[in-house]
Amino acid sequence: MLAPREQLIEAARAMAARGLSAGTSGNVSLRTEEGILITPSATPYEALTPEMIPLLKLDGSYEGRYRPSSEWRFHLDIYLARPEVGGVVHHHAPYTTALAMARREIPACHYMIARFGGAPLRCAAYALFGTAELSTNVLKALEGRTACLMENHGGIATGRDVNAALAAATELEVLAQQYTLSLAAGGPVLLSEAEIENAIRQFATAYRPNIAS
Ligand SMILES: C[C@H](O)[C@@H](O)[C@@H](O)C(=O)COP(=O)(O)O
Repeated sequence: MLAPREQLIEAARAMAARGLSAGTSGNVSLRTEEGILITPSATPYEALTPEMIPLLKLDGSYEGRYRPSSEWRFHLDIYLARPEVGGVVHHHAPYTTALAMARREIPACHYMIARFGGAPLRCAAYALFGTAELSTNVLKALEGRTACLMENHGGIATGRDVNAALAAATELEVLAQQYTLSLAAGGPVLLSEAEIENAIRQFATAYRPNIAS
């Protein structure tokens, strides 16, 4: 089992390796008993070492030599509002960001949207990066959901831990890609609310991984 700072670095590098974020775009965090470990701002993921990871306190202050991600506010606000969340991933992945640029939410186009708590996956109203206003808009878009898009920006996914958040961020990009392709194929036929509810129930009762992640 990796130490939390190593887990964070591994998740951030995996995000980049999966093509979910180019350069230093995106950020990753995880919850610990002492506070929130979050990737430092504008720092290449391959250069990260455990000592470079700041510890963000619940009052917004931080410990460490490196400044936390410019998006620390929405990471912190998500943890404060959602006690079940243990990891948050924000990315500028191509299809997620293309939909966010078009200011489109993702509707009930595939039952896998049930994995995020239901449909639609909303697109948070635009606000400047790094602001409290963006954080407010993100929390609103995340109501009842584990992921959302952000207008003219990118996507956010949450999970019980950082690996679950990374898996959700990857699934978000896949769903965004499938939805975009279906638009080009004539547009998706949307599932009903009842069909999405059934899928949520099926995931909760009849779908279990064989191997614990
Ligand atoms: C300006 C940044 O790209 C910002 O938009 C942020 O969302 C991002 O993706 C990376 O910022 P940090 O390096 O500060 O985490």
